[in-house]
Amino acid sequence: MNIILASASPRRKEILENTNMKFDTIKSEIDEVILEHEPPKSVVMRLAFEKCMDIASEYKNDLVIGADTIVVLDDVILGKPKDLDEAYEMISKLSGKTHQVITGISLINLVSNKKVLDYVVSNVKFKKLSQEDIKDYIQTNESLDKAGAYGIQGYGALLVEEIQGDYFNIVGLPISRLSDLLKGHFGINLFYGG
Ligand SMILES: Cc1cn([C@H]2C[C@H](O)[C@@H](COP(=O)(O)OP(=O)(O)OP(=O)(O)O)O2)c(=O)[nH]c1=O
Repeated sequence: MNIILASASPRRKEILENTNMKFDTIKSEIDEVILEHEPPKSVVMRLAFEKCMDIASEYKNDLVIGADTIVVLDDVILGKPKDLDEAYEMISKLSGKTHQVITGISLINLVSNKKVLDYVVSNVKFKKLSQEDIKDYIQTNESLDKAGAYGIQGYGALLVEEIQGDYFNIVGLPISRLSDLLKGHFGINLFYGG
């Protein structure tokens, strides 16, 4: 069974490449729409599932992995900022507070009709940031393709006071949970490259 990561995210690819598993990457073209009043956990699992199904419906024999990451501050979902002004606004809101980073994961193999959905939550506390700190961060240009307008794997690390939970979940792929799901549902052991 071939394995496909249904993602255009270079971070997700890199995290999975750190294991021995052989896989291909194919980008899903779904529209990532967030419905009004939809609970955050439902959002990430639904979007991960939609990305996964988009690819699985063409590659029915393969095992497809999809993921979706959002940032949640006081029950409000922050996706990717549309421009640098919105990025500035998002980082200002996150300053001095704790937010959740939630990643949904979906695993689908249509031939065996197996569909697995799960999510992982990490807590991230930001330092109290000055306007200058936020400006300095925005000019690094790493905000735009990231939920919550920051990347903890880059300069975003300098904004963080404390994290609770899986670091890799924040970067976009909770590899430890994914390993459990692959083993439990598909008999794939990442220690041995599948
Ligand atoms: C909070 C945070 C998010 N992110 C990224 C992870 C995700 O790539 C992105 C959230 O967008 P997603 O829509 O989850 O993923 P994507 O559009 O990058 O890739 P694809 O849908 O093709 O799989 O934010 C970081 O890289 N670092 C961080 O610290």
